[in-house]
Amino acid sequence: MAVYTQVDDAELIAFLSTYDIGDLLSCKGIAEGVENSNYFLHTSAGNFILTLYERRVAEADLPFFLGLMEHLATKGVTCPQPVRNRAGAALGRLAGRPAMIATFLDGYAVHHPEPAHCAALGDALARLHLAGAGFPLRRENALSVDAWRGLFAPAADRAAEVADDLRETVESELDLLENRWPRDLPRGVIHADLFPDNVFFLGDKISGLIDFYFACCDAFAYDLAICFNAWCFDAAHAYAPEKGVALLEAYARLRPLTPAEIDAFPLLARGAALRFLLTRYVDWLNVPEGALVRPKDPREYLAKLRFHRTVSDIGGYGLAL
Ligand SMILES: Nc1ncnc2c1ncn2[C@@H]1O[C@H](COP(=O)(O)OP(=O)(O)OP(=O)(O)O)[C@@H](O)[C@H]1O
Ligand SMILES: N[C@@H](CCO)C(=O)O
Repeated sequence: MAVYTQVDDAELIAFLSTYDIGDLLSCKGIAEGVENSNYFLHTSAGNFILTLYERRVAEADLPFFLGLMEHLATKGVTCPQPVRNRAGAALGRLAGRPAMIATFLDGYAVHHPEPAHCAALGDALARLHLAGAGFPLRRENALSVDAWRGLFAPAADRAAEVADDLRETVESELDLLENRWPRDLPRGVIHADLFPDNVFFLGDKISGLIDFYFACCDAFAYDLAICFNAWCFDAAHAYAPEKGVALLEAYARLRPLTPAEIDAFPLLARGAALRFLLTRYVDWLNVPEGALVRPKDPREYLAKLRFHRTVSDIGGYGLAL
């Protein structure tokens, strides 16, 4: 459960009294997520999500995230909408943290996606990339290749606690990726964390996307590679070609990939695997005392990274785009 910050009842009621969303009926910590503290709020006006932003979210970036959710909704992408208080502000402060109330989305996350779910995701991701055009704010990707060495260095000495070859693997990947990372691929606003837990389904259709707190301006194909890693492997972390094909074909139907994106894809998939391996590894070593959170397993992404190291071109994924 991700609840790092506990909210006092009296403080919450005072906070809610600045909004027009009725009286508090219940407030419960949500048993999912690892980044922020999330509460399910039930008021006399309906259901809402209360988020308290934690360590990895910089307060200065919040206008980008909140503005993006509002922009995407105007372009037909269903995502949570910030609720404004009577003074017109979407951002407030609660229990010493920046805080926001958002609309509640119906739907459920599919934890073991089938190829049809991957195809639905490919379509939704391409729509998201196209819908980001015209969003005026900018945010660079703070967790891209230039940040990875600095994430690993302070924690490198403990790598053997996770896997014997972790240190050597990460260090050789850093050398390769820093050298060869493509910098001129088509780019725009990307989600950057569109894992199955951030995509809601109703039946076989996507009902909404959540958790825009890593969104930034970066290569579209890198976002696709993040999804590829998160959606197209089986429970034993083995690549499932039918899922990869479903995802990429559905994406390319709406936004065809350029030859440079196709060439770069295996390298992007390696980088995307390393990025989540590193944040998971760092989080694994540093669970804050008293936090209700179950850190995610870095070894899952080490297995995916090992697989990508064996692939030299997109044909290695069973793809012919
Ligand atoms: N707008 C919403 N409508 C319905 N449920 C939501 C909404 N926002 C969040 N949730 C619920 O809260 C959970 C945690 O939210 P979220 O994924 O944003 O947290 P996080 O800590 O940032 O997670 P992550 O580990 O994916 O970064 C979600 O899995 C979902 O169950
Ligand atoms: N989606 C991330 C956690 C949230 O950033 C992961 O699975 O490592």
